[in-house]
Amino acid sequence: MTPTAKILLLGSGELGREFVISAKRLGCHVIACDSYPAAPAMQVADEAEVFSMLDGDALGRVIARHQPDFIVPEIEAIRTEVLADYEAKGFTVVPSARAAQLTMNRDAIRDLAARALGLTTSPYRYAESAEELRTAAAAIGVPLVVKPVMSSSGKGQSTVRDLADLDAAWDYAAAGMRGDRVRVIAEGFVDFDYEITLLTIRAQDGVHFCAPIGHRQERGDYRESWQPAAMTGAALAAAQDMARRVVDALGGHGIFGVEFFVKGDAVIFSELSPRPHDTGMVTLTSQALTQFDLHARAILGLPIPGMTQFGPAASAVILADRDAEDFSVSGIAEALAVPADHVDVRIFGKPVTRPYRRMGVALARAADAESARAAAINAAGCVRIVYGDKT
Ligand SMILES: Nc1ncnc2c1ncn2[C@@H]1O[C@H](COP(=O)(O)OP(=O)(O)OP(=O)(O)O)[C@@H](O)[C@H]1O
Ligand SMILES: NCC(=O)N[C@@H]1O[C@H](COP(=O)([O-])[O-])[C@@H](O)[C@H]1O
Ligand SMILES: [Mg+2]
Repeated sequence: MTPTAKILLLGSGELGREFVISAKRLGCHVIACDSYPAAPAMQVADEAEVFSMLDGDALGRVIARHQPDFIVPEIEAIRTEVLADYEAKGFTVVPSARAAQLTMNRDAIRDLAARALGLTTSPYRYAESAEELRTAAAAIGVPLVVKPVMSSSGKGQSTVRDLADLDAAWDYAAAGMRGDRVRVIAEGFVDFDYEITLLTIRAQDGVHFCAPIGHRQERGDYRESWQPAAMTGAALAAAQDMARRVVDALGGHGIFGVEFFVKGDAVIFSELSPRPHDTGMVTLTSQALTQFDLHARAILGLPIPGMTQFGPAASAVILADRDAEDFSVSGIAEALAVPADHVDVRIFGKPVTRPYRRMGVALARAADAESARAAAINAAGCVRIVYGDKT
């Protein structure tokens, strides 16, 4: 069969795995790439390529060899200049090479949102040394959130409550940085009531929104998410307006996870992913079309019908706690027996564990968001990573 489209997926984690399943259901051929073999998405894709996507030569060779219809980034750490080169040669980068470039660098997307578009953000400064960080902290005050400009999932991120801890925050950020830019953003701590991800789809027929997703983070990484998040009409309208402006500025077709902090009716833009979002894994149970289905449809130029949301739903992560290659997963039966309207799990199949590595997610639907959250957490707690002797 001639495939609907040939997709080169750059990054093969849990989000890529679900995207591959959605794309393959629509007849696509997917080549899954990552820096290590047997990554989650590779296990379900047609072909796999193992190389560092920060290696521009290797990335260019893979694109040239496969001649994909769509290049779909799944992670941020990619040599994005190469994506821009190939876009200029006529290849389609999802949603656009510019979006990949801007969102890979927190400073670039923050400058676009705060300066070019005038969106409300936390106060912020950039620093390229411990000394510059002290100057930034003096200007903003504490508490202060320090993050490498190139990082994700909370890597290198810390909250400074006492100026005496600034040097430690610099060292932690420097150690957690990826890419080649030694630079941090120092953000004023936002004392928010709650935070949300607004999944925003930019498709050929315009911009669509999923119901807002509430989430809770620890160590800068998500632990549980639920949909719909309870919000006032005014706050939701403000978030949708900001999300529309930022995705229109980035261009292209696909799903974006736009993150906001909310305090009362005040909505503060945080950042966004031009791709499915980890907190959006709740859509695996909450919506008729998951965020992965919607990404695939938007990319392929297919219709995006009215979004059907099934009602209160939640996700809770299953984390490892140490480095191991020899491990198994138990407790799935107990997890699936947790009482709720619907309970499910996704085990990602990552070949090795690391402290705090996300290995799976539990999903639940219930009568209200609190019950769905409780059921998802209960189910996630039933799933255990059992470490073998060799670890
Ligand atoms: N200025 C801030 N004030 C208060 N909390 C913050 C601030 N910045 C970040 N956080 C908290 O840390 C979390 C992670 O921050 P952020 O989204 O910027 O990091 P990330 O590494 O890009 O994470 P991910 O890749 O998972 O989206 C936020 O969701 C929020 O809970
Ligand atoms: N917040 C971004 C995010 O959740 N990204 C997801 O995590 C994977 C990396 O996981 P790993 O670090 O366990 O390999 C990525 O490939 C993506 O699926
Ligand atoms: Mg984030």
